[in-house]
Amino acid sequence: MRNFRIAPSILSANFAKLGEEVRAVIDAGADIIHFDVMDNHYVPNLTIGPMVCEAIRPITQAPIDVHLMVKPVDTLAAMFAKAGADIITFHPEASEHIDRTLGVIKEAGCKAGLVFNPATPLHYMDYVMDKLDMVLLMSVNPGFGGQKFIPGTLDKLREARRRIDEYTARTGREIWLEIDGGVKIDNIAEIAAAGADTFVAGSAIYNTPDYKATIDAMRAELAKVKE
Ligand SMILES: O=C(CO)[C@@H](O)[C@H](O)COP(=O)(O)O
Repeated sequence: MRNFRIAPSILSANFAKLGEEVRAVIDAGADIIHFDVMDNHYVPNLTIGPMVCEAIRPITQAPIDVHLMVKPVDTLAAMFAKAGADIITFHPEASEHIDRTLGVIKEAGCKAGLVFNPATPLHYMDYVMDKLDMVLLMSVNPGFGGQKFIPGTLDKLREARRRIDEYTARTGREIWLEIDGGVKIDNIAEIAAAGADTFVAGSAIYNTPDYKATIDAMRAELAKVKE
């Protein structure tokens, strides 16, 4: 039985009270804080940097999962490691040297992962599996919260799950498979059945009045999933 983890994306939080918003989702039962970094270059939006990560670090012991939507990657990856990130993921197309960037993250003591946009092929993971702790599949094009889940991602998830399970059976090493974009109470079970174990949800959690009720409802859906 897979462990399922819920990772609220603070992109949809109220930035005027970010610390409270981080505490609120953890108190409501979330496992991970998902931290979206956009640079208005790799993606057409601009969000938050390492100083904000450093500011929220003392608020929670939950892992901070930094999703870098930036180009270039290496300098910011090192800065986020210093700012207290636990997991740092980046897009392979945004790095000139994927293996080197993974090394920068791991040497800084963080878990590392690759992010695949809806049209990015999975082969980027082929020769770096030993350095991956997480694979993140985008189920929307990156840049904005509140978009609709792209259904073709389900087949891609099944393929990513197959590759990861084959790797884990061979090596004993676990790699988390995260999904991000358009995850809601009414589709989370189908997404889990396709292979995801870690679920980023921004608007589905932060745009509701009762975070605990939403997270509980997601967990109830996940409990129905047969593997
Ligand atoms: O990285 C991104 C968008 O680029 C995501 O993390 C979104 O923030 C998810 O938002 P919802 O689709 O859950 O509202």
